Amino acid sequence: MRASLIQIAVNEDETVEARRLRVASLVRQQEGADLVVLPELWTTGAFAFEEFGAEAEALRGPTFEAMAKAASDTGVWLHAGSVPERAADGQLYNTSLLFSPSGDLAAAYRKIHRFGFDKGEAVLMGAGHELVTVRLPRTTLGVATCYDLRFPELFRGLVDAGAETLVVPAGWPERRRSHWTLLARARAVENQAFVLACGTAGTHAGVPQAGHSIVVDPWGEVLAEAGPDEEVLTVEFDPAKVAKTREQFPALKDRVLGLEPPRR
Ligand SMILES: NC(=O)CCC(=O)C(=O)O
Repeated sequence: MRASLIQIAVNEDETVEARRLRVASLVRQQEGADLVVLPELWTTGAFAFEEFGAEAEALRGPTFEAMAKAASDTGVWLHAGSVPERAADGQLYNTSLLFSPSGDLAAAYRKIHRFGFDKGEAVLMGAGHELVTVRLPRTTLGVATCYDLRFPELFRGLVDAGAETLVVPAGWPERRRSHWTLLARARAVENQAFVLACGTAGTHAGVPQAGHSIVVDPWGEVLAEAGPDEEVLTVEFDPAKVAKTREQFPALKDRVLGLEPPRR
């Protein structure tokens, strides 16, 4: 299976509209890939909090339309990263869109863990509550977004729901790059799953982005890692390796659930 992760540079010298056109063209260049992955909030930038309200879109807004068409023109499964979604009641969400090769919406995922503690995304966006998996012909995707990567229980939930390939679009800052690669490998090893983690490059709202999109196999080996700048990271992987790893080293079967808390 071939996946292309498009590590988009999100800089302030490009308008959202221009970036949308450019990204649609980059997706169209990935013909032959089975799956194309884009990063989190690539229209605005994940740290451009002040832009979220002005650039928010209805679910089926301009980014949805452009990406659905790019997926069907190219005949690929497309995880189109996330957009700032404005729901019918006015609430904002950080919502990922996944399209089938015919351009139909296969799934939408509202980010569960919002970043920023008492500011930024954490106060501007609503939280999603539902885990999302998507069945592709050769693997089942489990999706999460950026800060979600820090919460292993979310990924266990995805694995319990059948996920074999964990896809994580992000807008991860350079300052915590070591956490990004470490956590991507940790989620792969503990869940015996592929991790496809696609970040942004560039600098927006004064926050330099880490780049370093990464693909990790179920044994924790790094199959490919991008540099700091915009790039398309293409990788071939064998989805059957998940079942083989889980069979040969069946640690997931040794989970002990419902542990009692300490008695003090
Ligand atoms: N956009 C994000 O979720 C940023 C997450 C982050 O910077 C971190 O977890 O560190």
